[in-house]
Amino acid sequence: MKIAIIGTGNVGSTLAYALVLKGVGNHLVLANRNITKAQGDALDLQHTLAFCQRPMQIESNAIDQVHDSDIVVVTASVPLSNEMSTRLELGPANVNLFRQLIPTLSQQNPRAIFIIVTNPVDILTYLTTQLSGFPATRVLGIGTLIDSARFRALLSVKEQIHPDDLRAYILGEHGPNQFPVFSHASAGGEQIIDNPTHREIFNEVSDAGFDVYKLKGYTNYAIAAATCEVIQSIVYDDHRTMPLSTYFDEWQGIQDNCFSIPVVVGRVGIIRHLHPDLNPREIAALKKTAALVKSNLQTLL
Ligand SMILES: NC(=O)c1ccc[n+]([C@@H]2O[C@H](COP(=O)([O-])OP(=O)(O)OC[C@H]3O[C@@H](n4cnc5c(N)ncnc54)[C@H](O)[C@@H]3O)[C@@H](O)[C@H]2O)c1
Repeated sequence: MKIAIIGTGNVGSTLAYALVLKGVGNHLVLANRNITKAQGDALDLQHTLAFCQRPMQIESNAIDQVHDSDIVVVTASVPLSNEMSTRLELGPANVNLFRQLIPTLSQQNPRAIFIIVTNPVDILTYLTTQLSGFPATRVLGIGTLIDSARFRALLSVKEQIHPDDLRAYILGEHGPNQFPVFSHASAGGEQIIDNPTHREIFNEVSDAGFDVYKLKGYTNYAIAAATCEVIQSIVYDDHRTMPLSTYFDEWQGIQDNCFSIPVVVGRVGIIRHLHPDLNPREIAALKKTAALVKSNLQTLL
């Protein structure tokens, strides 16, 4: 299984390291605008293989030379500025970048499943679906998967339960208008109720990416682990359920939009959408996030 990572900055190179350590896929291609950085990462990772259980072909290439991949992960992005306060600020420049990159990448990797990490991820997942002409089942954005993982990590500390045993989704925009689905949040069959303590934890999660960003200037470990989880579910056809950003014609009464909803992921990409029965507060939040993403799509595209 050939996996190409487009953009080997903080996120791309950490993802490559995670894939190599876990032995996910057997052919890894690193591509970057600055090819020497991709070459350096590829060489370093080849040396890492001596400590890994599975063999892997690791190479570097120019972005426009990447071809016939099974999975293409896009992390290429204009630089994050110190003054950035919302992910949308990356929108205009990254929309231009994707308009340059995606037509060639999709033409040269016609069977690939695209995984979008670059922000603003909902807008760029929508744009990639449009530019590639691929079915929406083959264009996945790492939207609120990362927020849901942070939510479970913080809830785990409060509840003293392993995060993997917590069922708790955050859906909607990967940004300030995401919302928690408390009506279906549970551990061991017991509901994690919508109370002020759990709301407080959700509020912390909404800002968590920026908290890390303020401290070290970027985020890389959790996003790389989240992306690795999606790739594993594709490579091993795991049929894992997770919230991912995806274009949809209709979901829970919302039409023609792109943000995170719960989906099942396997070898073909998105196998199906799931439809939780949301309560009135969650339905209101869903409508708000949908209107906001739609308006951002109209402004940026
Ligand atoms: N979806 C999420 O949850 C999530 C989490 C973390 C980061 N991100 C996003 O991922 C992206 C990457 O973050 P990072 O910290 O790795 O950034 P980075 O600056 O370290 O890496 C960006 C990479 O893009 C490449 N690049 C820049 N301009 C380019 C161009 N014109 N053509 C081709 N390549 C180009 C750079 O060479 C670099 O390798 C950002 O948009 C960031 O906001 C998303």
